[in-house]
Amino acid sequence: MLTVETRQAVNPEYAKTLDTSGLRKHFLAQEMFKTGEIRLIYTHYDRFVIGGAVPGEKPLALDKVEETKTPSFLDRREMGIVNIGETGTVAAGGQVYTLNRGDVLYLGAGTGSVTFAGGGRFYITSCPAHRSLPARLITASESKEVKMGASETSNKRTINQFIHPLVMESCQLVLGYTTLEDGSVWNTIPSHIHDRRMEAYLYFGMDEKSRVLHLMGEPQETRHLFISNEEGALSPPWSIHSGAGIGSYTFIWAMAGDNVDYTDMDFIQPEDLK
Ligand SMILES: O=C(O)C(=O)C[C@H](O)C(=O)CO
Ligand SMILES: [Zn+2]
Repeated sequence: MLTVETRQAVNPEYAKTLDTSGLRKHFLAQEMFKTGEIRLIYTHYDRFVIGGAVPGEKPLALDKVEETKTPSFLDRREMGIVNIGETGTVAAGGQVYTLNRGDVLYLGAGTGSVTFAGGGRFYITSCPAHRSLPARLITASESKEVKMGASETSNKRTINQFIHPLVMESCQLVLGYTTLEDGSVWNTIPSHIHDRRMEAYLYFGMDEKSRVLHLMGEPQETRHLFISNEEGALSPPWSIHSGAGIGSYTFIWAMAGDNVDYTDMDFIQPEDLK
């Protein structure tokens, strides 16, 4: 079963006026992972799609998606898949890829139908692509590891970059995940924006009762979302995206837009946030 929800782009002037339920309706991504289903959210931020595929007993095929009006979803798109569950397989372009927890699969434009199977909980990200690039399975040891932050500022963390120019070529997609060190709570502090690219977060690896306090909004008009395990946050190009966890967590960040330069960020120091 495939379901697709569309999210229109929200401008910052309107976002300022939203109450808690309005903010959650537009920017929080919930219930993406349901056994036996593929659930996608089609956003109008750079036409970025996020979602989940949880095959369980039966394989799940992703092919035609009405929203793109193309014969197959990946005809003019690329895709990044992260397995956040047990070992599973993804069959695409005549190959079968085995993904362990934390592995990432890149699929280029023109791949055709994609079939998910096994014990995986597959997080899907996709954006338009202007040319076809080869598929690549990237394990954690093949990712580029970057250490950031410090215990004194409670933001010591490891950033694993997978779909990233230093690891492999993509058209627009940039993707990886960030893990907080024990005792550190803050991700993406100092905060930043990048008007050239949108971004989406998926928080996972959290206890059921734990929450991340996710910060969003323009730097001088911040808002927050309380986020549970396996929920996501959509970050428009004008929004910061930072968070503090009540318990431990990892989050997948994925972006699309004008460039694939991970370091293209306009930083905002904590004293300048409002
Ligand atoms: O912890 C961090 O810092 C991040 O993971 C930052 C994200 O990767 C990001 O916002 C990239 O633009
Ligand atoms: Zn960012």
